[in-house]
Formats: sequence, C-alpha cells, structure tokens
Amino acid sequence: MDAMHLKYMQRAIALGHKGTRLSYPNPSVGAVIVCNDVIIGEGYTDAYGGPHAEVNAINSVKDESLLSKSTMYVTLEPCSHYGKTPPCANLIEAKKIPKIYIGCMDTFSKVSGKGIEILLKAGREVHVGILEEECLELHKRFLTFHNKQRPYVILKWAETKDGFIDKERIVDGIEDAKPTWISNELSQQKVHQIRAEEHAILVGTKTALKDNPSLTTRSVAGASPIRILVDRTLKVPQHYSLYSGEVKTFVFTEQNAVHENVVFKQIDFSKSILPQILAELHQENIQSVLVEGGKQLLTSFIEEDLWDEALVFVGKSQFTKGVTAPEIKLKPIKESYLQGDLLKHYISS
Ligand SMILES: NC(=O)C1=CN([C@@H]2O[C@H](COP(=O)(O)OP(=O)(O)OC[C@H]3O[C@@H](n4cnc5c(N)ncnc54)[C@H](OP(=O)(O)O)[C@@H]3O)[C@@H](O)[C@H]2O)C=CC1
Ligand SMILES: Nc1c(N[C@@H]2O[C@H](COP(=O)(O)O)[C@@H](O)[C@H]2O)[nH]c(=O)[nH]c1=O
Ligand SMILES: [Zn+2]
Repeated sequence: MDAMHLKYMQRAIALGHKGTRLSYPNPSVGAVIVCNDVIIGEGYTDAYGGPHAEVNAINSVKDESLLSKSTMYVTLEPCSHYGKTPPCANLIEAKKIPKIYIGCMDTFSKVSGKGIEILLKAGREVHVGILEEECLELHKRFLTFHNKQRPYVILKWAETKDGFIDKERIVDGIEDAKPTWISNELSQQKVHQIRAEEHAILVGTKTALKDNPSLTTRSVAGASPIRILVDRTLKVPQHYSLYSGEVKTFVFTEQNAVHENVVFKQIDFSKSILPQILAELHQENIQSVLVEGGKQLLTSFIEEDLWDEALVFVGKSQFTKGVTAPEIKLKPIKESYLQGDLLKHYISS
C-alpha cells in the first residue's frame, strides 16, 4: 500500500481515538478528506446522537466543490442504516466523493457490507483493509460488543516481582480497609487513564471488603467508569466507597435489596455468574469492562476464557507470601516500563 494512503489512514485513526467513550454506543470513527495531497477536511464521531465522523469531515470542508475530486479515508465502513442520523454511505454518494479508503468492515449486522455496497453501486472506487489491524484495535469494543454479544473484557492487576497481589492480611476490623500498593505512582496514574477509557469496572467481594476501593479516575481528566461489584450475600458495608453515589454503580447479588446509590441486579449464583453478568452488561449497552480483581474473580475470567486483554503491572517489591497472582499461560505481546514497574500486555489467543 502506498505510504500516502497509510499516512492519511493513520491520521483518521488518531482522530477516532479522540472520540473513544464519548460516542458510546456508537463506534468512535475517524475520517479524513484529501484533495491533491492536502487534507481539506477531517472529523470524528460526536457524542451519541450527534453527527458521525464522515458527516463532520464533510461539513469541515470549506470549498464543497473540491469533494468531487477528493478521497475519503475512514476507519470503519460507512453506515448504511437510519439510526439517530441518516446513513453516511448515502451522504458520501450525494457529495460525489469518488474514492473511499476504509480501514475495516463493520460487522454490526445492520451495516455489514451494505455501506460498501451503496458506494460500489454508485460507481465509487472503494478500498478496504488499510491499516486494518490498527482500525480493528480502535473499534475493538464496538466490534466485540456486536460480534460476541458481550462487552470487551480487559483484566488488570498489579503483582510483586515474586508473584503476589497482596500481603498476608486479615481484615476483620473493616474500618481500616485499604489496598496494599504494589505499583508505583506513575503506574497508578496510568491505571486511572485506563479506567477512563473503559465503560465499566468490576471487582469481587473480597477485594471490596479488604481494599474499600473507589475505582475512580481521580488523577486524570476522563470520566470514571460505571462501577460493578459482585456481592452474593451483600457483605460489603454500605458506608463503603462503592455505595457513595459519586458514580453509577451496579451490585450483582442473589439478594433482593434496594439502596438509593446503587442498582442491585439479581443473578443465579448456583451456576457460573460470568455469562450472566456479561449478558446483563450487554443489555445495559456497556461495551467494555475492566476487571480489577481479586484473584478469584480474575481467575474465573481466565478459566472460562471470557477475556480479551490483560494488563499486568509488575512492581519492584517482593512479599514472599500472601495472595498469589492469577496466571496467564501466554507470552505477553508487549512489555514496557513505567519508572521501574514492568507493564505486561497480553491478548487472549
Ligand atoms: N494487586 C492488585 O492488583 C489487586 C489485589 N487485590 C487483592 O486480592 C485480594 C482479593 O482477592 P480474592 O480473595 O481472590 O477475592 P475476590 O475479590 O476475587 O472476591 C472473591 C469473592 O467474590 C465472589 N466471587 C468472585 N468470583 C466469583 C465467581 N466467579 N463466581 C461466584 N462468586 C465469585 C465470591 O464471594 P462469596 O464467597 O460471597 O460467594 C468470592 O468469595 C485482596 O487481598 C485484594 O487486596 C485485588 C484486586 C487487585
Ligand atoms: N494494589 C494495587 C491495585 N489494586 C486495585 O486498585 C483498587 C483500589 O482502587 P482505588 O481505590 O481507586 O485506588 C483495589 O481494590 C484493587 O482493585 N492496583 C494497582 O494498579 N496497583 C496496586 O498496587
Ligand atoms: Zn455513519
């Protein structure tokens, strides 16, 4: 592929990343319009209900007469259906844009191939699969949500150099519950950034009991994800942070209960809870979930093969004993350093 096409698709991808989370439940698409090797328009998907990337890119072009001599680069197949806005494929056709380079197909059943069909029928030159891997990465949450009928699942934990996620610690007092910090401050800020990119965040009962987490994004600019707690018998005290009401919170339980700051969702604990939780999150239109622990909950996602990515921060300390870390029997696809902490990035096979 010509380097020029890659360069413009790269720009479209960068634009797409700007809209992540804001566009839910729409995918955050990026689009660039080029005429005579000059970018004359660009855009990304607005917050839900607002214009799609292609519309914003077309509207940003000052001299509309150039559109009939231009090329559009768009990260995802243009839509072909009437949702909150009319189909982008029809607009591209109406504006007489002759060439369209598409990053990846939209496998969402209402579009899947139909956007491309409109453009081909209109006699346009269409190329599909430019920087496809990067475009699939950009749209991973949206595509997983529609293809697998569940949110994109990211596992995350911090472990010591010798493989522990916590010290040996008995918390009966409950009042003093707080996490044992393993990763450094930079990693903790990175975690807040990761939280800001995801739609929801999930923890198990013992993590909530021992750590009293807030699960917010307080050290970065983005919004906090919807908080989700698994608490079969409602052991977590209601003066704990998860009941603060500062962020929308769901509690999956077997109990029939009511609290003004959380939504209780009853599930059947006599069978695997993960498919039930994921189905309910799908129902709630939640496209991604970050699972932050603890060991039992993370391990069940690994054993039931219901995960897509894992992020493991390895700190410098050693505990010798304590709560052992979950295990992923794969090689990381990437390793990077954050001021001495190692961040291992796994992709489910
Ligand atoms: N370093 C790090 O990154 C992190 C460390 N931690 C640490 O991990 C420890 C907690 O881990 P762990 O003890 O494994 O506890 P979890 O947080 O995984 O909670 C376990 C409890 O949650 C419920 N539960 C979890 N998974 C399932 C499942 N698949 N099906 C049904 N119920 C489930 C059960 O509750 P019930 O028994 O009521 O049915 C279970 O006893 C703490 O010490 C915490 O500090 C936690 C998160 C991150
Ligand atoms: N100990 C530990 C983590 N612990 C995770 O962070 C949660 C606390 O979140 P918050 O209350 O928002 O600060 C805690 O319950 C657990 O899920 N995370 C890390 O990145 N590094 C660490 O060393
Ligand atoms: Zn569209």
